[in-house]
Amino acid sequence: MVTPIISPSMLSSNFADLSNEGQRMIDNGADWLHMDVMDGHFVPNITIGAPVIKSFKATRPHAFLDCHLMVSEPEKWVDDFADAGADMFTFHIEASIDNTGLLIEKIKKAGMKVGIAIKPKTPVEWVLPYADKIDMVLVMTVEPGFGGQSLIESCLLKCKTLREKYPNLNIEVDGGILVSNIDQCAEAGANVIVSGTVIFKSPEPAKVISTFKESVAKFN
Ligand SMILES: O=C(CO)[C@H](O)[C@H](O)COP(=O)(O)O
Repeated sequence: MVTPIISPSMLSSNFADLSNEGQRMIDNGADWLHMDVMDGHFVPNITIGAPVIKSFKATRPHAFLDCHLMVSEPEKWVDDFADAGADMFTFHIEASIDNTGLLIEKIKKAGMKVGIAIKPKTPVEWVLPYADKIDMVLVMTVEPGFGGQSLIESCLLKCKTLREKYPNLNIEVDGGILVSNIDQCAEAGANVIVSGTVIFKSPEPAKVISTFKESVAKFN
């Protein structure tokens, strides 16, 4: 049994007004806020780092910050993100293949929840040895780096495998999630939904968020 969690991707927000944009999402029913951290090396784009997370948290202390680190050497940033007030630290297994176990322990010790993300071409088997030691697996449904891409349907098979093996695990999907494909994601076992373009562009974000939540509740 898992809880539906909607985590709007702040990548699609107006960065000049990040704090108010985050509050607007919470007022519209968001459970978490998804903070996309990109370093221009692991992915071909640069966004925000720990100082922005820290400023955000200072203005919105009750917001749950679901930080997705699309960075090389994620272990370098654990202390900074813990100090900044990150609630979830999700790193990519492709960037931590030699030290995954140690990194999980380091994140836990720093007081954050732990997520592991996998890119579309990474087999789900890579994450299985760690799935019962962490709080969430993030199955990327687009190549990380940019919002507004189309969902790669084959990635949902990974959600199916994970849900069959781990009925209580948080499984997050991120990239190209729409009202028209949310049922497919939820049926595959995803319960944490990241969506940027669709929620931020909608004149009625509360409606989109509640549609996503109802779909997850229907299938999980
Ligand atoms: O991690 C991301 C890109 O790397 C974004 O969170 C993701 O693409 C969500 O945006 P959209 O809903 O527009 O696809």
